[in-house]
Amino acid sequence: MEPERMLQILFSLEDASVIETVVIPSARGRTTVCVSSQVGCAMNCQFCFTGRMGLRKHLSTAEIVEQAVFARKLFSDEFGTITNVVFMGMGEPLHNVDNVIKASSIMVDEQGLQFSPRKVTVSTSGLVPEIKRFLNESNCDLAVSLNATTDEVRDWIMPINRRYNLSTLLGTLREELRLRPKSIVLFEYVMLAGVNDSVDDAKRLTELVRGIACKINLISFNPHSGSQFKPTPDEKIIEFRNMLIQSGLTVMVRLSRGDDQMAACGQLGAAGDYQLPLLRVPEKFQVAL
Ligand SMILES: C[S@@+](CC[C@H](N)C(=O)[O-])C[C@H]1O[C@@H](n2cnc3c(N)ncnc32)[C@H](O)[C@@H]1O
Ligand code: SF4
Repeated sequence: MEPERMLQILFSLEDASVIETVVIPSARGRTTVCVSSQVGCAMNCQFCFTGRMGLRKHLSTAEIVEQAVFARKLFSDEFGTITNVVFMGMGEPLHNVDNVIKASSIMVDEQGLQFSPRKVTVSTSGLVPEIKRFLNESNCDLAVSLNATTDEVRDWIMPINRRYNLSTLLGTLREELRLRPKSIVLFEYVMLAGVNDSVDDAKRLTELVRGIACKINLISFNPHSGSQFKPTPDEKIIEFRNMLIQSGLTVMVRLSRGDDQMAACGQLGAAGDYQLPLLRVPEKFQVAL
């Protein structure tokens, strides 16, 4: 029997902070555990609930690995084995790069959790020096959250772009992957209505990733109280996907799951007393009241 919805595990750490791990069953016999790498996150992406919290702390290697170990113990009997690990829970994994590289190598080690390196994916918002380090030191897969096709929009919705802009990020990936012909990067692209989902965005996205061995994952935006964005309607996501496919890209679509229980991507965490600021909306996206 397969559960119909994702399962959320809350871990209480020694200092009483709480992290969240999500187990995501799928119809094709794949069960993915989504692990956290930090309590909160410093990156302040404007669409992400965890980003509203600010960074509370980095998780240790053991605290990261334990999430996968526990999920395996808890769910294997009932729902079949955990097949995949994604570092897509709370936090920016490459901001905690030492512990994340160690944790991912334990996950794929023969003496460790014995996952295939192709089944362990570390997702980043785009910390360029750490991306280079990860690609050099880890044999696990890399995902990059792109989420915009112009620096104007990415500077706003993902402030890390002010340090490493689209050209630097994509130029680095193009160079690094050229040295590793077997590697493929997964680009995640959260569809935000009226912000990054136009026909021009689809055309620009095709150009931006040209020459990079990649797959694109279009993600339906999970709304939450800390955000001013709206999800792109499903029909429009499909049109966007079709445009990308027509230009020769490999595209997957992840429609929303678990958003009603605040357990989906970008909905993890608790805002607390202190929150990072919302940033200035670029002029062309400002709506007159
Ligand atoms: C929560 S992040 C964690 C990993 C890493 N910090 C990153 O940004 O790639 C995992 C994915 O969730 C996406 N995400 C964040 N907030 C979201 C939301 N409200 N709805 C859907 N996806 C969201 C991000 O763009 C990213 O691709
Ligand atoms: S999307 Fe990733 S990097 Fe951005 S705030 Fe959320 S967890 Fe941090």
